[in-house]
Parts: sequence; C-alpha cells; structure tokens
Amino acid sequence: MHFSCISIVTTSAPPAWGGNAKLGASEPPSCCSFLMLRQEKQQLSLLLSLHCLPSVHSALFLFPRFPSPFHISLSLSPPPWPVSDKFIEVDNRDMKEKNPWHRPVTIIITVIGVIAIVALVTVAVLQNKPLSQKYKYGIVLDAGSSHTALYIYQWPAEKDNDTGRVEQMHSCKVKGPGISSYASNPSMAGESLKECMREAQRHVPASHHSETSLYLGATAGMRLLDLENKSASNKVFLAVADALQKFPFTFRGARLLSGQEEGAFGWVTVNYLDDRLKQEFRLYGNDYQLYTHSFLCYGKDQALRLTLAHQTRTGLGTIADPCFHPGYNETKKYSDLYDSPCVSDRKPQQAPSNFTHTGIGNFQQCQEVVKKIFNFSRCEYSQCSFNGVFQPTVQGKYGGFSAYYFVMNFLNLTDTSIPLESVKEKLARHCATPWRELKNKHPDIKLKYLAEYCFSGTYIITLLTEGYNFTSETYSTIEFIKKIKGSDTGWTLGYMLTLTNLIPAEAPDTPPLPHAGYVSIVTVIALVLFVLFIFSLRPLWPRCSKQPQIV
Ligand SMILES: Nc1nc2c(ncn2[C@@H]2O[C@H](COP(=O)(O)OP(=O)(O)O)[C@@H](O)[C@H]2O)c(=O)[nH]1
Repeated sequence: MHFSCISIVTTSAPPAWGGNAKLGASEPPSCCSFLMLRQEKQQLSLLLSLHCLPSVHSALFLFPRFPSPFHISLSLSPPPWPVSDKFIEVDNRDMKEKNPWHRPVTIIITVIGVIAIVALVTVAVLQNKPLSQKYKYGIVLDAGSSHTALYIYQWPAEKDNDTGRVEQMHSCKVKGPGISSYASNPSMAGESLKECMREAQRHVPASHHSETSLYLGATAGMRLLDLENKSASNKVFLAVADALQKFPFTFRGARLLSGQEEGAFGWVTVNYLDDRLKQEFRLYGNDYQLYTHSFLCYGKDQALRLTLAHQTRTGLGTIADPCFHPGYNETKKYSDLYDSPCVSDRKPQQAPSNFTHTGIGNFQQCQEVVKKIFNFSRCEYSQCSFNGVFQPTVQGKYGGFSAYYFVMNFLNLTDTSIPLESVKEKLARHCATPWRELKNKHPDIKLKYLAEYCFSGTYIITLLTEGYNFTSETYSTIEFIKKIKGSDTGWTLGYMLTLTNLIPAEAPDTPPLPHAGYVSIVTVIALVLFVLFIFSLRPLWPRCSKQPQIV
C-alpha cells in the first residue's frame, strides 16, 4: 500500500487532540481510507493512501473535544516518517473495532440497495397483481314448495373458457309462500317475485344487466300442482315468466325441474363447491354415473301431512299426536290437511270439518307413527330404500341440506360425530318439552317451524336410518350443511353451471405458485442479491469506513 503524507499547520491554538477525527463536509475526498493523524507541536500530519490524494483539496475535520468544526487546507509533502507494516497493522486492528455501517459511503450504498429492493418488489407486486376483476353474472330463482329464493352468482369474466370460480354473490328470500300456493291467483305469483328482482337489479351492475341470464326452476310444490291441476300450474308458470321478462336481464325460462334433475344439480353444486369436480377432473366433459331418486310426497311438509293423515284416518275429532309437544292444541281443518295429491285419496269418509290437534311429546311413539308412512317390506331389487325403490349402498360423504339443515341446526344436532343414540336421547328430551315452555324459550322463531321441530327431527332420523339405511357407524358420514365457501347448497348453482356451460371440458390450469408465494420468492431472492451486492463491495469497506485515528 502506498502512502503520502500531508502536513498541516494550524493557525489557531492547537485543538485538544485526542479521540477520533471525523472527515466530512462540503468537499470530502471521495476516498479517504487510512487517514491518520500525527501531532507534533502545532503541526498536524495526515497519512493518506495515495489514490485518495487527487481528490483531496480541502476537508472539514471534526475533533470531538474541539468546540466547533474548523476548516483547514491540505498541502502535500513527502512523508516525514517511515511507514512501517507494524504501524499499519496496529491501525488496522483499531479500525476493525469500529462500526463501518455509519460511514457515509456504506450508508449511501445501503440506502440505494434498500430503494432498489423496494422498487423490485413493488414492480413485481404491481406487475403480478390480479387486474381489477370484471365479472359475469347469473341469476337463478329456486321456486320451492314453501318459499322462493333468488340467488345471484358471479364469476371472473376474463378467464379463458369460463374456468373462473363461480360464487354466490347475493341471495334474496321472496316474501310469502311458494309459487304453487298462487294456483288460484297466478298473477300474484309473478308479483311476489318483484321485490327480490329489484334487489337483483341493484346488485348486478347496470352495464351487465342485458348479458345476465335469469332462470327460474320450480320443484316439489309445482310438481304436485302439475299432477293435481296441469292448467293451473301452466298459468302460474306463465305469470312468473311474464313478470320476469319485464326485468332487464336475459330471461331464459321458468320450468319445472324433475326430481332427478334436482338431485343431480344438487350433487353438482356440492361437489363443485367442495372442489371435488376439479380433483377428479376427468369428470369435466365425461359421463358420470350418478344415483339419484326424489321421493315426491316425502319432503318434510308432505311427510307431516302423511303422518297426520295416518292419525286421522278414521275421521277422529281429536288426535293426541306424539310428534307434537305436550300442551300443543290447535284446531285444524280436514279440508286443508287433505288438500294435497299426497293424501287426498285417503280423506276419511264422513270426517268432521275440523279436528283438534293436541300433542303428547313422545319421541319413541312419534317414530312409530312416522314409520307408518313408509313401506319397508316391498322390494323387488337386491336392496331398497323404501316403497320398493332401489338404492345402492351409500358410499362416501352424504350432504343433508335445506330442511335437513334447518331442523338439525335448530336442535343443535348438526355435529354428526355425536353418537346416534345420544341424538335420539336429545330429540326425546326436545319432544317432551312442554309447548308453553318452548314458546317462551324461542319467542323469535316462527310458531309453525317451532311446533314442527319434534316431528321434523324424528322424521329426519327415521328417514336416514330406516329409509336410507344409515347405521350408528355410518351416521358420522353425513354432513348437515347450509353453505359451502359462502354459497348456499342446493340445486341452483349446479343448474346454472350446467346451463351456462360453466364446467368446461377440461380442468382449468392452475399457476404453479399462488400470487403471494410468487411475491415472497421474488422478495427473498432480491434480499439475497442485495446481501451479495453489499459483500461484493467489501474491498471498499476498510478504506471508506475506517475512522481516522490520532496516533
Ligand atoms: N326451520 C325452517 N324451515 C324452513 C325454512 N325455510 C324452509 N323451511 C322448510 O324446509 C323445507 C323445504 O322447503 P323449500 O325449500 O321451500 O321446499 P323444496 O325446495 O320444495 O324442498 C320445507 O319443509 C320448509 O317448511 C326456514 O327458514 N326454517
């Protein structure tokens, strides 16, 4: 290493030398490593490495014990003392103890490096951030037996082949009964849908209204009306179609879904939402064998009619129903009870116009009455569920939704890890609860639902075990579900996915890394590069970061 010496004669009284002199100020030498000071009387000597010298003209020296910084000019002269290796060694050792990070060059490099990393990560994040999504929309009206519900779905518009995930964006429960109840006044069926339709208009952006498909599918209630009075059911469909066409969406028809369609679309919905269709991606575009059977008249409401019909079959004026709570007492009309194709042919001759429906709240007896509505003995196949209908052995997970969920949720029985025996004990306690006590405990629940939960729970457990052959061992494979990933379980999503060809023939490609993972990796690599960059500047560290020493 080459050194040259600079001698400086100070004009003022010699400062209180000692400690470290800091070099800085307006025109600092670009490089000043191995700056060392020697004091002889009033003469200050600086030892600088040669390559520093061209840029050294003047400098500001800060002496810790001198009252204020002072400016001195530098002049070059040959070194007045020999530069020994020992001297340099000692000096180097001293310097290693100093923290180099506060030296200006290091700070500048660090700042530039940090800015570079921030810039790199920002660019990566911005470049790869999903662009502001544009969506497509679809609307499906589920015209059920007891009520109609409207569902709005949305999915990303820019995905090729519509492979984007379809999600439920909004739902609206139509006020009033199901559309089949408007058989005698069809126009009111259309009228009843308008409030939810206006809500849909507000939720779907106006610019998308015309391209948004609107479907209405009707299930059990309309199936029964169709059996009972085809012309009345046609009029209801015409009325709802007429009302729906007046909205700015693309109306794609109001129709009756068969029981098989309802089952299959429900299956598509839950498997789509659970990502099972994507896992077994050959399902996309392939035929898949699916067992589905819909038991008309065995929905919860019609099953209750069947049970009551069984109990009133002799035309009694009063029935003591084990499926209703002790203290329950309501006068009901025979004509209302038998006003359904599920029971109309069983109406007892010479029955009074009313009967008094009282409760005794006994789960075991209720189960016995409920069993009476099924025919378990007739089966022409290897195995049956009931009423002579073939059913393969149940495999995999079984999802119970709609009424299954409403009822089991109220009874706090959606957890199917609870042993079946405990479920029955809990149900028995619920059924035995006096009606008055139950009403006081649940003042907010619709009385019709509240009165029927004992029957409904007993019916569900009986249907699952005696009808669909679930056992204590397989009961835990059932899941009572309302929503999956924010979307309601039911046939509507599967219906829309199928009709709008939203399940493509091939499974969509997924990027190898999620966005967050990608950004993390870029950040880590950038940091590693930065550290390597800092280390690559190491040769500059000693010269640029060492403190001048007074020797
Ligand atoms: N507890 C309860 N039951 C309901 C509710 N909404 C509908 N239900 C019942 O659930 C069953 C299915 O109703 P719905 O969806 O209208 O009929 P479906 O589509 O023809 O099966 C019927 O027994 C209704 O009485 C609710 O909010 N709470």
